[in-house]
Amino acid sequence: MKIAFIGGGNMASALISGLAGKFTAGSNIHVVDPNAGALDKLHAAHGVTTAGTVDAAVAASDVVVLSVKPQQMRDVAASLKQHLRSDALVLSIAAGIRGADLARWLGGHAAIVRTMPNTPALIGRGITGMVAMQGVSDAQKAAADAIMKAVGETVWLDDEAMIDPVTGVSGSGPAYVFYFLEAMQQAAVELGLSAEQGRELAVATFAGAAELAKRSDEPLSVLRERVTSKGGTTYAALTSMEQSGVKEAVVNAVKAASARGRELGEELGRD
Ligand SMILES: NC(=O)C1=CN([C@@H]2O[C@H](COP(=O)(O)OP(=O)(O)OC[C@H]3O[C@@H](n4cnc5c(N)ncnc54)[C@H](O)[C@@H]3O)[C@@H](O)[C@H]2O)C=CC1
Ligand SMILES: O=C(O)[C@@H]1CCC=N1
Repeated sequence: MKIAFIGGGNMASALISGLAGKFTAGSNIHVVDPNAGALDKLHAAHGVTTAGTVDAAVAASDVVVLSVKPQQMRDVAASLKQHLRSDALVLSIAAGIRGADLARWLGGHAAIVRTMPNTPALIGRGITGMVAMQGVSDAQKAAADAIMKAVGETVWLDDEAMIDPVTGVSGSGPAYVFYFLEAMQQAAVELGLSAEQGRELAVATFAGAAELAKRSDEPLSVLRERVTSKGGTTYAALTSMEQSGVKEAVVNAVKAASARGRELGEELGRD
């Protein structure tokens, strides 16, 4: 399977790192990006072929992954249109951009799967929300699933509108985790531990707790309660969080990301 990426930035690099040499040879992956430095790095790391603009290698690809910023998608689609094989599967990873708009910009191309991956794909631990537009064959759907499963888990959605909530939870989610880790590290330092110790303790705690939750069937609240002795230290921390409105702030933040995804689609889809 020949896969072309249009856009070789952060998210594309994470996907390529997970795919090259595992799902397919690096030489089966072609990356188009005007940024020569980014292309050199990807070529050196994974042996992918590269180009500064859409070329014959894109036209020869079975799958074309659109991995530019949402704001660049319309122009990129216009430049891609005449090179795209009619039976090629287009995978969009862009936040917001609606399948119908993309299909129109691509001159009525039918086989489009919208996806929302996340950066832990870099280490094969991503999770991708996916929705197939009408016109995607079962074989293409299976190919899209296999590509994203090569870098983690996949969750298929029936309703395209649900890709915005997925963006809010898991697409943007790694940033919330890093933000929380930064806060835990800061607290560790303020309490006298070193920055390295704070990072090690916070990261191991997050990873361990997340893995515990993943392996457990119990409600998250039960896992939380098991750490929380009456009148103890965790209770003091959670009471402080409740008083500061941490849960509400997190819920609002995820909703803000989801709303921004919907808004981007509306904004950028307008003619
Ligand atoms: N970074 C993340 O965690 C996630 C990003 N996404 C989506 O992935 C897409 C890319 O985001 P990032 O990788 O973070 O951005 P980025 O800015 O790192 O990468 C975009 C790349 O596109 C290139 N580019 C610009 N114009 C181009 C053109 N005409 N043809 C080819 N390449 C061109 C840029 O040089 C850059 O390397 C966005 O649509 C975003 O919504 C989705 C899920 C997670
Ligand atoms: O911040 C963004 O818009 C992209 C989409 C999900 C993660 N990063």
